[in-house]
Amino acid sequence: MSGRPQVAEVAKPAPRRIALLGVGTVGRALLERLRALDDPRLPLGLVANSRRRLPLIGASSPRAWPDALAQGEPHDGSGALPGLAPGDIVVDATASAELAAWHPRWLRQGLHVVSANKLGLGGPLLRQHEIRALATDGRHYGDAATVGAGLPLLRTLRELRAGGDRIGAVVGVLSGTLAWLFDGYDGCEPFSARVRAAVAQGYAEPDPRVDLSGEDVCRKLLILARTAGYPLEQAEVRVDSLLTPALAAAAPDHVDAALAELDGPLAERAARTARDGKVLRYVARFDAAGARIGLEALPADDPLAVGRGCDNRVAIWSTRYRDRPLQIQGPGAGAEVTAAALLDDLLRIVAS
Ligand SMILES: NC(=O)C1=CN([C@@H]2O[C@H](COP(=O)(O)OP(=O)(O)OC[C@H]3O[C@@H](n4cnc5c(N)ncnc54)[C@H](O)[C@@H]3O)[C@@H](O)[C@H]2O)C=CC1
Ligand SMILES: N[C@@H](CC=O)C(=O)O
Repeated sequence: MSGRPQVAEVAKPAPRRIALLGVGTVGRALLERLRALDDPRLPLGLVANSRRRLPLIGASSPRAWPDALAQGEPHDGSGALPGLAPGDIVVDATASAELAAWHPRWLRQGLHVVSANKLGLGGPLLRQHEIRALATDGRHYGDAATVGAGLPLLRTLRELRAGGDRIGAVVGVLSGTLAWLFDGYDGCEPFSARVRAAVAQGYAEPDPRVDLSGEDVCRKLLILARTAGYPLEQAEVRVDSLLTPALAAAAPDHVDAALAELDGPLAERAARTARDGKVLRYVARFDAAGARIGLEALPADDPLAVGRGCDNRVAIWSTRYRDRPLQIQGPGAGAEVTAAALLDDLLRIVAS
């Protein structure tokens, strides 16, 4: 036999398509990053908000998407996403409880999931177990954006445990919004004005009461604790909310006006704390004895008090970090860092 050896044609796998749910602060920033990167391995297949969806066949640079989405197909905001096939990737950039319940369903359908929505892993413990059990055999669940907006916290806990460490305790400032609100706060400026500014910066949750009540921190603490080997339920976490009962009960369109209720009590507390030479920080803690979250007065040079702006700062005690903790600090909220964390997860999936 002569001539060139026959080489079997290997069919190229179709590129995975991305379905982006939620085009608010984080979703828009992700679209910008995808456009800037222009990576052919990351074509958009669908963009949706709670009312409209826009199928995008093979588009990685959907410049006209905001207008096009407004004219898109009606969408019921559910996780039923026509046109996706196993291997495609759903990005949840919403805070929707309904969509979080779809995370295990998407994995069962053979889809990969990348989430900024903390209610997937930080919701009911059963759902977290389901997601972890399903995210195997080549199905991925990207969670880097859920805690610390991409700071290497979950990754570090996993690596410590994979190396045989037991996590003894974790203590941290886990809310970018609350870190930003209390950084330099001396009670002179109305706290409510600071909350409005944090919303405008894109740090706060769609309803800032989710930050002020400690609920957002609680979701992050649950994700961290479960990753660290502490299978906690929300009811096991003691959370001291900053909300007054009237603010907690306010109808959504009265929240802005009701924020002023926080001004007096927090100004008084900040002034008292400053007189003692301390600063206020909203701190989350867990160890084998339990988990709690709340506002604490810390010495100004306490390691948890030194972060600036929206910085998160987390100390981890483990078998190897027994005497002095491992500490991780950096911006813990904001469109850019969060979108970058989602993109990191997407790149990990397409590289796998
Ligand atoms: N803003 C930040 O710094 C960070 C946010 N996150 C998380 O990212 C998620 C999004 O946050 P943001 O962009 O700040 O909120 P956002 O309110 O600006 O955007 C959320 C978007 O989701 C849309 N949406 C709601 N329900 C939907 C549904 N069922 N289907 C499709 N779209 C739906 C809303 O219309 C809105 O446009 C939240 O879960 C948040 O906790 C995580 C880390 C940092
Ligand atoms: N609202 C959250 C956003 C990031 O998770 C925060 O302020 O930390």
